[in-house]
Amino acid sequence: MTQTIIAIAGASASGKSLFSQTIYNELVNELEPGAIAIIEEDAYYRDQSHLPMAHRVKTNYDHPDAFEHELMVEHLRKLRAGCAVDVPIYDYNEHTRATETRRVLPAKILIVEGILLLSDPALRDEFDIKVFIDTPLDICLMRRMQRDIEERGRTIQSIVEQYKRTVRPMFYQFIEPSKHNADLVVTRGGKNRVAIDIIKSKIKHLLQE
Ligand SMILES: Nc1ncnc2c1ncn2[C@@H]1O[C@H](COP(=O)(O)OP(=O)(O)O)[C@@H](O)[C@H]1O
Ligand SMILES: Nc1ccn([C@@H]2O[C@H](COP(=O)(O)O)[C@@H](O)[C@H]2O)c(=O)n1
Repeated sequence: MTQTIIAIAGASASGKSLFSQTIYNELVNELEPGAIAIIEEDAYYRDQSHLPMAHRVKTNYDHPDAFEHELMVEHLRKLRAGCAVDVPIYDYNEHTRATETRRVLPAKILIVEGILLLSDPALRDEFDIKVFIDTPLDICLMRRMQRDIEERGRTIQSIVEQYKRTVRPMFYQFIEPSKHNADLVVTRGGKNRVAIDIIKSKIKHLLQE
């Protein structure tokens, strides 16, 4: 059953995925099989398959209401109780969930990463260790532009419009204030070697207890 849930929060393109994935990749072969798993908050964006594309592109994806956090809490509790869960798979190009899901087994250490993990009190209560990746917003924007064009099928115009309309204002309303709920604040994003090693050591220590 899952014993420790580590939340990695921070702005979009701050380096949450890189940080989480680096820890996971560097530990997965060292630990006993199935000891560590990752779940993304983005997987819990609400299904919008019933809406036309013209509606989907207008959704505010940086507001807490865009996520089905209730389902995420339910899944985290099931994992703690030792049950497997079927996590949705999100399609950023289609702005909705794919029809397939991903089965996640109850690993002892679960890393979860996402923009609004520390802003929702119900979700926050589920985490044992809370980390906030604190990368300057202009750097996040540059990285997001590159990533969204290469990986999420976006144009420069759509990225700039969305950034002004929702990404930046929601960051100041919800994400930035949630930093104060973190146990650890990590500067410089996904390549902060010292921070990665500290979390890795903590995980190894927890698994030896
Ligand atoms: N410290 C860093 N230096 C250079 N590039 C980085 C750094 N951290 C993240 N990136 C890159 O920036 C992009 C966004 O990072 P990602 O980890 O996906 O952000 P998030 O999960 O917070 O949205 C990715 O292409 C990633 O490889
Ligand atoms: N259909 C969607 C859904 C989400 N987004 C953006 O994704 C960001 C969160 O994901 P990160 O990997 O960047 O943390 C969030 O800022 C949403 O604006 C989107 O553009 N389209």
